[in-house]
Amino acid sequence: MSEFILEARDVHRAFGQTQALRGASVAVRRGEILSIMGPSGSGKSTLLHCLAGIYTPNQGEVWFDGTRVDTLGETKRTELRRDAFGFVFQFGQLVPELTALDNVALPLLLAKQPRRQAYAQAAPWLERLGLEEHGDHRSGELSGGQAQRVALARALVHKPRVLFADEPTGALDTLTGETVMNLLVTAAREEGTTVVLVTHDVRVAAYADREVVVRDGRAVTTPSSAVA
Ligand SMILES: Nc1ncnc2c1ncn2[C@@H]1O[C@H](COP(=O)(O)OP(=O)(O)OP(=O)(O)O)[C@@H](O)[C@H]1O
Repeated sequence: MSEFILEARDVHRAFGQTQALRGASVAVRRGEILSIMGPSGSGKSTLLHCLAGIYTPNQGEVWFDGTRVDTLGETKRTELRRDAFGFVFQFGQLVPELTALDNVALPLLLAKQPRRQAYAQAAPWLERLGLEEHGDHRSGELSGGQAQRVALARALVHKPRVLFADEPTGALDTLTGETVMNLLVTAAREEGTTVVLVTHDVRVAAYADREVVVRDGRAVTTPSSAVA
């Protein structure tokens, strides 16, 4: 079994005339928390989306746990994302009409789990993230930090192998952001979840085990943490 759970190999991706990635390679170890840093527009989010099988590269390869992802059909990639990956984005992207608990249970319901079982699995996550009093609040009524904690619970409820987080604290004040990052890191460590975290905030990146910097569409691993 490879030491790496996820790899991008020489990935290129363009949007029209814009070359977002120009040969980015990155290898993520099992169970590690990896931050992807770099200037605005350097290609961080595009790299995350390619690793997660959301975008397909124009050139290069993406591998997840021995499976080549970029050549899978849309249906298989959708299944992979649903079953093996969790996502947290800058703005929680919760369904505002649903309660916090409904939002957390949603991935399980979409995966056709029986209702009772889905809710029984979702409820402890609210407790774990300090949201037990907010379970029946509509997500549109929550504060930014509370909503982001619900988004985190929703991303982790189906026990994903990899959690992808794109600027998960970008819309939060520093203190709230720290709370969310502490919860994210604690839960990921407890669950053994690998985390790929895009951020331009060094305080957020400091939660990671290792850092990759993206510049002009290429990924550079810092020498101190070079991938063997
Ligand atoms: N869906 C898209 N359509 C068109 N251009 C895109 C798209 N996504 C990204 N780009 C372009 O690709 C380049 C890389 O964007 P990307 O979002 O990956 O950078 P980033 O490093 O995550 O930036 P930021 O830190 O500002 O979020 C940018 O020039 C951006 O405008």
